Amino acid sequence: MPLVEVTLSEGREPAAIRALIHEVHAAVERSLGAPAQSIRVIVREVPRTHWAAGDETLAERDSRGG
Ligand SMILES: O=C(O)C/C=C/C(=O)C(=O)O
Repeated sequence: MPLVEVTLSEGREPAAIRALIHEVHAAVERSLGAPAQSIRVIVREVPRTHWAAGDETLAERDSRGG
């Protein structure tokens, strides 16, 4: 059972996330030949206040216009 997990920061439109799921599913099906019903795609969204790069959260980066 192939399982692909994608971690994103919060803020994308639901339709964009749904499109991502579709594309990841299709890539796994095509590349591995896995049966469609066996494929799992999990998208996790992390609040931008809970994701830091270089000790600056993405929310802080947003605030300073970075
Ligand atoms: O685009 C996202 O969902 C996550 C972005 C992360 C960064 O920009 C970073 O880690 O620097």
